[in-house]
Parts: sequence; C-alpha cells; structure tokens
Amino acid sequence: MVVLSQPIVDGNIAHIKTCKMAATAAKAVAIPVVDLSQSGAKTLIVEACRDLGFFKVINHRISMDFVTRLESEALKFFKLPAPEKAKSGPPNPFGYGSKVIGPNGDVGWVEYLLFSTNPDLASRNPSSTATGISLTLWEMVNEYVSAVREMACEVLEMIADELEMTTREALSRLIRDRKSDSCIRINHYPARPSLRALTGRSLIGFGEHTDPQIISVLRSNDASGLQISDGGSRWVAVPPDDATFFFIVGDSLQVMTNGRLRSVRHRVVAEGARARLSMVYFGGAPLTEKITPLEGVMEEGEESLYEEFTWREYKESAYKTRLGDDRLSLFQKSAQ
Ligand SMILES: C=C1C[C@]23C[C@@]1(O)CC[C@H]2[C@@]12CC[C@H](O)[C@@](C)(C(=O)O1)[C@H]2[C@@H]3C(=O)O
Ligand SMILES: O=C(O)CCC(=O)C(=O)O
Ligand SMILES: [Fe+2]
Repeated sequence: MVVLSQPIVDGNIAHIKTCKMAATAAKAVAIPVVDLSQSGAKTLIVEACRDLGFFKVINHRISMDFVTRLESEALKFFKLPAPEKAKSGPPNPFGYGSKVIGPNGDVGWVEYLLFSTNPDLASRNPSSTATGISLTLWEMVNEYVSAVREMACEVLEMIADELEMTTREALSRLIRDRKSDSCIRINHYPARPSLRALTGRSLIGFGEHTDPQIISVLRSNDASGLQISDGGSRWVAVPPDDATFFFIVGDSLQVMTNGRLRSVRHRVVAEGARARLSMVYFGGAPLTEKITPLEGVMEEGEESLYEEFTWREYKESAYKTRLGDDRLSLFQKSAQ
C-alpha cells in the first residue's frame, strides 16, 4: 500500500477547543513595521511595545536562505512516522510534543519541538543520538539561535537606549549571559482543510497566552493563524510574512519596565488550509536574576507594581498555571 499522506498528529480532536470563524475575522489594526537599519528604529520599537507589545522587523540581516533550509529540515522531522518522533518526547518540558502543551492539561492542534538553550539544562533536551532529530537539524537550530539572539540583543539595546536605562546592555546582557534561560520552540500546525468547511469553526492551534520571558522572536512560513489581542476583547489577525521576524514582549519585560511595555496575549488558530510552521526563540534571564523594574526607567518616587521575584521563581510559578492564566497577576502588588 502506498501511503500518500500520513496523519501527522494522531486521530481524535474532540478535546481541542475551537473558535467561531467570526472571532477570527480580523480587526483592521496595522502591525507596526520597524526597519532596523533606520535611525528612528528605537523610537518606533518602544512605541509598538507600549501600544501593542508586538511588531515586526525588516532589514534584519539574517539570511533567509538559511532560515528556509532550516524550515525544510524541521519539516523532514515532522514528516517522520509518529513512533520515530515520539522517541524525542514526551516534553518534560523539553522534547517533542503532540497536542499536549505544558504540564497542566492544555491541548492544541499542534506538534512541536522545544529545546532549552541554557547549557545547565542541556541534559533535559532530547539526546541527539537516539531521537530521530538529524544532526543537521541540531546544528542548524544552534546556528539559528545564535543569529536570532544577536538580533534580539540589538533590539533590546535600542529599547534600553530609548527608555534611558543606565546602560545600553541593561536588558541584552541577560540573554547574552551564558546562563540565560532561553529556549526555542518549533511548532507545526498540520493542515486540516475539511474541518472549517464541515463545522464552520476553526481549531485552536495554540491557546491564548502571554510569553513569560523577556522577549520572543517569531518567524513563520507564509501560512496564517497567528492572532494578537488588541488589549481589549478583540483579536487581530497577523498577516503572515516569511521575510520578517515578529517580536513579542514577554511578562519579564513588562515587569522590568514597570508596566510601560506590555506583554501581549496571542494565540494561533489553525485555519486548516495550509500547514503552518513557526520557530520561536524565547529570550529569558538567568534563573537567579531578579526580575524587577530597572533603574532609569522609573520616575522619582515611583514604586514597583510587582512583588520582587527571581526568574526561577516566576518560571516555577508559570509552570503551575494553565496556558491562558494571567501569570503576572499573582505577583502584582495590588492583587493583595
Ligand atoms: C501551559 C504551559 C505551557 C508553558 C508552560 C505553561 O505551564 C504556562 C506557560 C507556557 C509557555 C508559553 C510560552 C512558551 O511557548 C513556553 C515554552 C513558555 O516558556 O511558557 C510555554 C510553556 C511550555 O510549553 O512548556
Ligand atoms: O506558533 C506561533 O505562531 C506562536 C506560538 C507561540 O505563541 C508560542 O510557542 O509561545
Ligand atoms: Fe507564545
């Protein structure tokens, strides 16, 4: 028998949430575009981080040819038979996962690879020898992380500069640190063309959430699905753009700027017609680092909106929450 297409994620979808197609009808909000080669970039970045917590960059100097090759290599992994992929799982939290997101019962129409880039946690990544993950994929992911981290540092330095922090490196040093607790996730949302036609609803690929780290850098192929919250009750569809990188403000950056920059809720709706592949680098602080408003940002006499915590404390707390929970509210002073 010739297998023309294999079910990339196994059978039953009954437990995955759906949303009405109407909810996905995008409000016309322009996604801010920042040209990194322009002198006014830092002002535009900070404006976008205050308004939406989200923007995309052009003229970023990362080779798109390399990124496309990495994407094909990742797709080769996702096309492997399920038992081969399962050798790299279950995610704990790192490794291959299918439908299950995190440890607390969240599910979505997604399969993924999640790796830590923190050398101290490397032993928790799937071992490169027995997993179905090719050596080429490992090497390319590492090279990608280095390039994207550098771009994230450049952006964080512009933010520090614009907000008049004490040094340009006040933020970037945290993710340049050898002990930076960062990770990379490759998400694959298989195509499922019949669903929308049959039910008029779309499957939730990755439920709504904020990213806990400082900043996330997202790149996807040209399949749609990503939506961001406008801060109110509306979802804004983000038109895919495979030549750019999207930046997402994380909870830690919201705290370090005492709420000036805001972490944005986002989700992926698996629209079904085309498979979506996204790669997200999450830039996090070292585990022992205090996540607290930074000097230079605060006005005289201004108090922190948050209790003091380390990244380790925040991360441990985050991993006890469901994906859509408001994790920061647990640390908000007004909450007590
Ligand atoms: C449900 C969960 C998945 C998550 C850990 C958590 O308990 C809550 C935060 C989730 C999140 C969202 C952003 C990133 O994709 C992620 C890797 C992260 O750091 O926080 C995931 C976690 C995960 O998938 O393990
Ligand atoms: O796949 C995407 O486009 C977004 C995924 C995401 O938000 C995440 O992995 O945290
Ligand atoms: Fe996210």
